[in-house]
Amino acid sequence: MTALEIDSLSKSYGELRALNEVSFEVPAGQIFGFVGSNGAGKTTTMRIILGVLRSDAGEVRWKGARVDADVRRRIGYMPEERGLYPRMKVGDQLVYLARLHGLSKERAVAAMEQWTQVLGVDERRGDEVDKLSLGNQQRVQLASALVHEPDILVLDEPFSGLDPVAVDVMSDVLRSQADRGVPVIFSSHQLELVERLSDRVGIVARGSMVASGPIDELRATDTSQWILALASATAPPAAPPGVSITESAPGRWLVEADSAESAQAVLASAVQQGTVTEFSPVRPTLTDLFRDVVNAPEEVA
Ligand SMILES: Nc1ncnc2c1ncn2[C@@H]1O[C@H](COP(=O)(O)OP(=O)(O)OP(=O)(O)O)[C@@H](O)[C@H]1O
Repeated sequence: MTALEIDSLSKSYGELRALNEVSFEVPAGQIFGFVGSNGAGKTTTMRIILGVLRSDAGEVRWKGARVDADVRRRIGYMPEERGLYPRMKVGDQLVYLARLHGLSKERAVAAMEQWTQVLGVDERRGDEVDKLSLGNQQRVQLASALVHEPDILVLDEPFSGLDPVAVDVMSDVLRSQADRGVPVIFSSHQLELVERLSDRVGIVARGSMVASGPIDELRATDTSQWILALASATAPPAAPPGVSITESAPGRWLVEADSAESAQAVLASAVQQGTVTEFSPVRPTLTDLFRDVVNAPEEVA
């Protein structure tokens, strides 16, 4: 299978069980958004994938085989504690890192030029990293994860502290990497961004994966609420038994129904009355799902 598979990872730090049989998979070409409260276990999981930390149990597989040192050299990693040499020039540093991963001098220079340009830091190639603003250091950090043409991308909070333009640039880069077949994992606390960008999402709470899968599937719960909008903002249809209809904005009503059939009956009456411009189920956002699972009482073992 062409996927990065995280299979039943467990890890304790002394008495603290930081990960408890965490499993998920990221198919090649997809973006996986990894979310969870502070201390939930995201960084620990990512460090185990990269091999800078050993798990107590479980394994990580790429294309069906256990990830070894060769595969790990092909991972592009953006650590949470940023890892650039502060006194080295941006361009020299990126070429050096690309060469460490085995690129020839020419390819390393070409990759450095390409990524500094794409990420908007080409004019800073001759500057030492610690002379850059934090956002620009972050762009260079992403460039350092990309210069060696990785097969897998693992990015720990790549969006934190970025301005909206940089968020767009970084989002485009992640999407284009996925489009060339790379599985991309990133963690973030910006849930709207995660919802927008990810193909799949995993929510980790207290070291356990509490929900994971394609974002549309996670949001597709049985709903009891629908939005009804009419072209001419007249009165909505009368509510049949078991249904309440309340105006949420001019021309828009929230329909709460005890069954899908009674909601459909409201729609049928609305169509007879005028032009319906929208009738859609109200789905929970990722933020709603996150609050539900993170606030859920801890399971008793
Ligand atoms: N080296 C360590 N020694 C002891 N405990 C650790 C160590 N690293 C992490 N922990 C603990 O393991 C748990 C998981 O931490 P981790 O950094 O993986 O969480 P996270 O989800 O990345 O959090 P955040 O969103 O705050 O970055 C936390 O309780 C943390 O305090």
